Order: sequence, then C-alpha cells, then structure tokens
Amino acid sequence: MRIGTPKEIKVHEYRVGLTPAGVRELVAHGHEVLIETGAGLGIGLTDAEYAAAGARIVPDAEEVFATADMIVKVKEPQPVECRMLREDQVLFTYLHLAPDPEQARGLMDAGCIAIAYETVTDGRGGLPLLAPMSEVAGRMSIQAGAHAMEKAAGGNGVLLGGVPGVPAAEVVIIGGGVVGYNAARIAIGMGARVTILDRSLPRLNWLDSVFENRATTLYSTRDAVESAVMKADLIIGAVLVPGAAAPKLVTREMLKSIRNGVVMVDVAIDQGGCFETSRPTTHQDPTYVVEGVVHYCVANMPGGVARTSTFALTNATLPHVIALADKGWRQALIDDPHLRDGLNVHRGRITHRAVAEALGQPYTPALEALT
Ligand SMILES: NC(=O)C1=CN([C@@H]2O[C@H](COP(=O)(O)OP(=O)(O)OC[C@H]3O[C@@H](n4cnc5c(N)ncnc54)[C@H](O)[C@@H]3O)[C@@H](O)[C@H]2O)C=CC1
Ligand SMILES: CC(=O)C(=O)O
Ligand SMILES: [Mg+2]
Repeated sequence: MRIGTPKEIKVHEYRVGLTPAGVRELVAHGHEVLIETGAGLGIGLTDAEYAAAGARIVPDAEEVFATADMIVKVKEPQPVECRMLREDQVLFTYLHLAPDPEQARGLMDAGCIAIAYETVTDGRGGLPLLAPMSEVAGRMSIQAGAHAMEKAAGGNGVLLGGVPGVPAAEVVIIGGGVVGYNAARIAIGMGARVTILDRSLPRLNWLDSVFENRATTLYSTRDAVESAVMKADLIIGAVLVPGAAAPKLVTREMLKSIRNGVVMVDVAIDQGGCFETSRPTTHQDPTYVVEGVVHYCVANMPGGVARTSTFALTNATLPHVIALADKGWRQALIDDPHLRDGLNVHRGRITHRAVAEALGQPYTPALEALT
C-alpha cells in the first residue's frame, strides 16, 4: 500500500502522523511511504531521517493526497485537506466529528474511508488511540491552569500548592477517566486539594483506591457539580461519552456563582466542550474571559508538547497502520471489531452510532457498510 503523511497545518501543531521508526516498519512490510517535506521538522525529525528510514520525501500536501492510498495524520482534516481527499482513500487520524458538521459533510462528499483514532476501542472498554493524548492533555491541563491562575494571565493569583500558613488551591476535575486521572496525579503532586467527579461508580472506586485520602471523589450530579465548582480555584472539564458531543455540565448561570479569576480548562473541547460557555481556542491565544471566569479551551493541547506527544501517539497507532496496510483496509476492519469501532465515515455514510446521532444523520452499521 502507498501511505502518505502530510505536514499538520493547524495553528501551532507540530505533531506528525508517522515517525522515521514507523516508516522503517512499514517499508519492511513492503509498503511505500510518502512524507511531506518538513513534516517533522518542528520536533527535530528531519527529511534526511525519514529518507534514511525508506520514505520518499514529496514537496507538498497536494502530492501526498493525490498519490497515497491511505493518509495517516494527527488532527482532523482542515477544509483545504478535506477538499483533497478522494473516493475510497483511507484517512486515519483524529476526527472529533460530533461537534463539526462541516468536516463531516466534507468527508461524506469526498467518499473516503475515515477512521477516527478517538473511537477505536480495546477489549477492556478503553480508547487506546485517544488514551496517550489524554495522558498528555490531563497532565498539561494542570500546568496550563496553574499558569492561567497567575495575575498577569488574568487569573485569581492563587498558587496551586499554597505555602506554609496559606492553603493550597482547590482543583475540581469533572470526569475521572484518563484525562481526569492524569490531571489529578499532577495536581496532587503540586500540592493542590483535589476533588474528582465522575458518574461511573466503578471508576470512582478505582480512583479512591489509587489516591486514598489525597483526593475526594464525588458522584457527578447537577447538585454535586454546582457545589464543587463554587469553591474551586481551578476547574478541569474531562468528561467523555465516546463519539458524542460532550454534555454541558457547567452552565452559563453557574458562572455567576464562580469567583472572578477562577480558571476553567475545558479539555473536552474537542468534543464540543463540557462548559456551556466554552469555544475552541488555539495555543496562540489560549484563553478568554466570560463573567470574570478565565476559560482555556485549546482543542489540540498535546500539540504544545509535540515531541513527547508524537512518540506517545504513534506508539499506539502504528500497529493499526500496519494492519490496515498489510491486510487492506476492508479486511482489517472486518477482522478487528475494535478497529472497526473507529470507522466513522464510509463512502458518504456515517458508520458510528453516537456520531450519527450527534450530527442528526442516518446511521449505517460499520459491518453493513463493509460487507
Ligand atoms: N483538548 C485536547 O487537546 C484533548 C482533549 N481530549 C478530550 O478529553 C476528553 C476526555 O477524554 P478521556 O479522559 O480520554 O476519556 P475517558 O473515557 O477516559 O473518561 C471520560 C470520563 O468521563 C466520565 N463522564 C461521562 N459523563 C460524565 C458526567 N456527566 N459527569 C462526570 N463524569 C462523566 C466517564 O465516566 C469517564 O470516566 C475527551 O473529549 C477527549 O477527546 C483528549 C486529549 C486531548
Ligand atoms: C485528542 C486530540 O484531539 C488531540 O490530541 O489533539
Ligand atoms: Mg483535540
């Protein structure tokens, strides 16, 4: 198969879909790999390293999209990329379609086979291609939040860990999955007082046993969210209903009871955000203020630590890239129900139930589309 990786074009996005080590594996399996010139340069991966691994370096994204059978990238295709996708071309990347009808329309019109990293599953109920970036974003959410809490950044001037004689900050984490757990680890490590809300009792059980008395766990109800956010200095939004648009758990009305300068980091922004007042921001201009509350809503947080993130992401994606290339996309998707959960769009039809529901589009089961 001919596999192509373009340079990412989202603002301050330096991750890359394949590393030289990944290229070498694919070439050893008999595949051809095209890499757009400079694709990895932002994180120190040079064209020479890709070429030494067996890739053909091509001058622009147009050539990658025009010649590859499968595009492997990181972020959802931007409109200019959607227009370059072709019928039956495989697109393997993050898509986050639920809050993005325009992109969904672009993928449907292209007739491509779009497989979303974020809805690929594993046998233990996890999301193995989302998890590495959730680990990164969870950990980053506390450092981003701590920075935004500084006065010069618009925050309330509270130090996360406090000092002797002055209490530490209150960090409230809504959603105790991969992002939430990693956020809690870092917040606890920095000396903050941490509360985690989730609506999964088994998950609360697990968090309680891991953190013992270093974090408070709360069952997530409207009441619990409302009273927790009122006493917070830093609020992390980390909920997910796979494939679906995020539920709005902190309402505009609640902001009136949140103190000025409190920081809300909405990690779930890529699924539309779990705060009513969230809208996507970029690394270039990450925060804005509503009702005195600082919002940080960067939709590609791991792009900020692109070198760590690229290796973490490609460790997880490479086996699937190899399976899709070795078996051909159709057979790979038929053989592996967990990879098949990643199929969001197939030749103009939406093949993931939650995505179809969120977009108000008809749903075609993936296996029906494939057979
Ligand atoms: N902004 C960014 O750059 C990034 C965003 N993300 C996003 O972060 C979000 C969380 O991802 P993960 O932690 O990997 O998901 P996860 O599936 O591991 O955890 C989500 C948790 O939310 C809980 N939950 C669902 N509804 C809830 C409710 N009403 N109240 C409280 N908890 C609720 C679930 O029980 C689950 O434990 C996703 O939207 C993901 O796409 C992930 C990485 C980077
Ligand atoms: C998960 C995601 O959206 C990201 O890593 O940018
Ligand atoms: Mg994102």
